[in-house]
Amino acid sequence: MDEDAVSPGSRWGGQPLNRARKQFCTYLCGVYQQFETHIAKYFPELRENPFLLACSGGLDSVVLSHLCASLELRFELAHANFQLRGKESDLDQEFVEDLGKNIHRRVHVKCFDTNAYLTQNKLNVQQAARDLRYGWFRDLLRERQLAFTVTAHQADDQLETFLINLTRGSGLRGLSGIPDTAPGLRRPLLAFPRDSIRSYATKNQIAWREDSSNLQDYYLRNRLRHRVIPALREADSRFAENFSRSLDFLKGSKALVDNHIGEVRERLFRNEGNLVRIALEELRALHPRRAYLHELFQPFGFTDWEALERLLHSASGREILSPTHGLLKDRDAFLLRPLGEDVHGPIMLDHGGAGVHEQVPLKISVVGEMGEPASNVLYLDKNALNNGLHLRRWKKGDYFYPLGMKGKQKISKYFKDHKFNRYEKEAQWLLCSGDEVVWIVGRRADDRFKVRETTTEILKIQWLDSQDFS
Ligand SMILES: Nc1ncnc2c1ncn2[C@@H]1O[C@H](COP(=O)(O)OP(=O)(O)OP(=O)(O)O)[C@@H](O)[C@H]1O
Repeated sequence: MDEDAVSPGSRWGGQPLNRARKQFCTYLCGVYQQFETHIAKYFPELRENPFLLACSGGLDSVVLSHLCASLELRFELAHANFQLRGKESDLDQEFVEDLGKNIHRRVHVKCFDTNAYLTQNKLNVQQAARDLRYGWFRDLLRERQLAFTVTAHQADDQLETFLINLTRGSGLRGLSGIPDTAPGLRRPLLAFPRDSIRSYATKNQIAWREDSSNLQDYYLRNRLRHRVIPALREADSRFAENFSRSLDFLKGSKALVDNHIGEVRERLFRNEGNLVRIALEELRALHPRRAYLHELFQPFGFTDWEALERLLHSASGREILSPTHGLLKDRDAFLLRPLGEDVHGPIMLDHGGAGVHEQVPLKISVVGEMGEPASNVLYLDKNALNNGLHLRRWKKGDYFYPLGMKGKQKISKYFKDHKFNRYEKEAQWLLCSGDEVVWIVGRRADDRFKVRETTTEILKIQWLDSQDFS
């Protein structure tokens, strides 16, 4: 009997899986046996937890689905229909739905308007499809209470990805391979070459969907797969083995770099609310500088190293953007912040003494007397409020009556006097009542609402995350 062959139809042909499995076990060996050992040794968590298997309908993910089903692992299938290849895309979806029925697994399907998404976000097709499917997988993990997403990347994907990155220009990160484990993600097929997966499928009469675009040399991946990799294999019969050894070395080096960079980041990056402050003096002292900048800022989506180096020496107030983050040059520091997460308010607050607010770390309570002063706490005269309380960000024209001073002051003047940079101004919460500013949160109170001798009810407002004002 052929190593990987099982009697056709016997495993999935309508009989109960456990009987099919017994029959199958008589033919154990080859890819199946290696996979079983591999899971037991490196991915025991896939035996212990239900997971989501990302299935495109292609060879690798179909074989992975069969292998996991025959090991009786608990999983559900997810298929993303990107609607990029007309009828072909719909046939892929139908194929995965049928596969689910055959192996008795639930199938989740979602159709995406990929073209609209990529235009909106200025992405290429691959990036857009990746974003969309991984976002959806994360939602599914939460909804279905599944522990991991499992994808069917295999050994040849490693080599192709390495060569793509080499061709396009890349550092250690892009050249040290696809990790088989990441938070919420497992790639248990990564050690298996495509040939062995294909021959397993053929011998077991497992059908899969061939993506017609895989045959065209329009994509770099396909050109490398069809022309470059065969030439490398021909140049040295031990190429595959040697490449795998190189990858191990590179992975080791990357782990070393990651450890070191983790320590540097710990030392240089200081969290301030949703901002990170990075002292320029320490950043400038790092050598080789570009390598450090690359390692420190690449995880935040920055790729233009020349612009980053220029920013080190540019005027305060200059900013560069990555797809996910902004980096602002302040006088003696870089400020890093995520894009697009900012809430501008107004956030209405219940000032009847309602406890901790849902959206912001703010606690409001009615108290008998004032406590120790602290920057994150405000005591105010409840009856001085003419309206309810809300939080909002600063806008041009705002003014307040600084506590202890006569007369009003523009908040922009307060910012200027206290050397606020643009990120700090934009992140500053104001506690307001109607049109009146009650508190520049964590900074300065307004005189009109202070507790006086005549005050009968004191409201205590506490910003719980005192680190925000450190
Ligand atoms: N449309 C999709 N729906 C669900 N998962 C997908 C989809 N496309 C890709 N994946 C997952 O991502 C992995 C890697 O993607 P890649 O584009 O290399 O796959 P593929 O060549 O289309 O299919 P396969 O890897 O199954 O042969 C797949 O093995 C699969 O686990």
